[in-house]
Amino acid sequence: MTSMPSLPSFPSSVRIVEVGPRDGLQNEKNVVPTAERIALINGLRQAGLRHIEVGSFVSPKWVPQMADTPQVLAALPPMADGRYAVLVPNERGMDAAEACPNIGEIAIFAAASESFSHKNINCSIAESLERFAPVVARAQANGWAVRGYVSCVMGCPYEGDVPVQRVAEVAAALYRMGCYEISLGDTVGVGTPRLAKSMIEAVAAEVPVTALAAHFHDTYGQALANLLAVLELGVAVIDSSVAGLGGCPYAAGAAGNVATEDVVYMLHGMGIETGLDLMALAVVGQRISSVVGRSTGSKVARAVLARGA
Ligand SMILES: CC(C)(COP(=O)([O-])OP(=O)([O-])OC[C@H]1O[C@@H](n2cnc3c(N)ncnc32)[C@H](O)[C@@H]1OP(=O)([O-])[O-])[C@@H](O)C(=O)NCCC(=O)NCCSC(=O)C[C@@](C)(O)CC(=O)[O-]
Repeated sequence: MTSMPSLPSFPSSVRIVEVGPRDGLQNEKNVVPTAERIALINGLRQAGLRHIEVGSFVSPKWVPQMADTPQVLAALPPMADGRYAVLVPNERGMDAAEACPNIGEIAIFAAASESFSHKNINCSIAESLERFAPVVARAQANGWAVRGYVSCVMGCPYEGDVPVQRVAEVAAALYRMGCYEISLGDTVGVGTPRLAKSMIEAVAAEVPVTALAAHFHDTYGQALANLLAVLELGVAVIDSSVAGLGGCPYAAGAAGNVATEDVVYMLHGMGIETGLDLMALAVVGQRISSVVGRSTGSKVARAVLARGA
């Protein structure tokens, strides 16, 4: 008699980290007006999001789209039951962040590929880790949570394949440095489910799986499949962008993050809680898509808006 394979188990709830206002808008050709970025964040909050990446303190010469992050933070209502997060690459960025209100979390961002590290932050992986150490110490002194990103976890736009062991090493270094959570970025969206699983297994040997987040871009349409694969391994934090906004300025051709609406539809359909209002998200996504001059990148949003329910 053949036995049936056991059914995978999934988390009962997932925390969504909304990265559209940062990861999404940093890649728009035209700088989105500050008032629209603020309206986007407020709309996301009203749709239930409690963990929103709102901007970055990087060089305005490199990423002009994020230059108004101080004005955005100053205009946001405090979020007592959640937090706004910003990217901070170095102490110069930390100086600017410390002058702003409303920050609950910073994210430092490294890569598993040397070439990408140079293109993105103009230094080697080892140098980036040295630069992050004082940034983490200052954030902790401020009482801010610190999240760590690893880019290129399933492939690099300049080097191609990236060994999963390399991803695990960089993730472990960020975790040891004091990051409470490591977000694993498939920056160019090239991964497929088996690779996603082996990448998570390699990282989980160094960092508890409960401290891992999946940050998958959808360039090749694989993001939902990859998310399903890593949910099976116990990953319960997903980064996504409303309307699938975004890309990476240093990864040509990279599409946006997986759309928040698509993730929420899949999770709710599987009985996994998110605390988010799908229709409200779709409306927010439609508005920001019209601001950036294109239609939403979320198939789910298109469907629910067409159905009007
Ligand atoms: C990292 C730096 C700043 C190094 O930039 P650099 O040019 O190497 O820095 P530097 O120390 O040589 O300084 C040069 C000039 O930049 C200024 N500067 C130096 N630092 C800052 C700062 N923080 N804010 C504002 N200005 C800064 C500094 O003051 C100086 O000004 P000058 O004297 O020439 O007038 C630069 O390379 C940069 O801004 N890169 C952009 C990084 C970025 O935002 N990338 C996109 C986000 S990462 C991502 O999207 C991936 C992720 C996280 O989503 C995960 C995934 O999907 O994989």
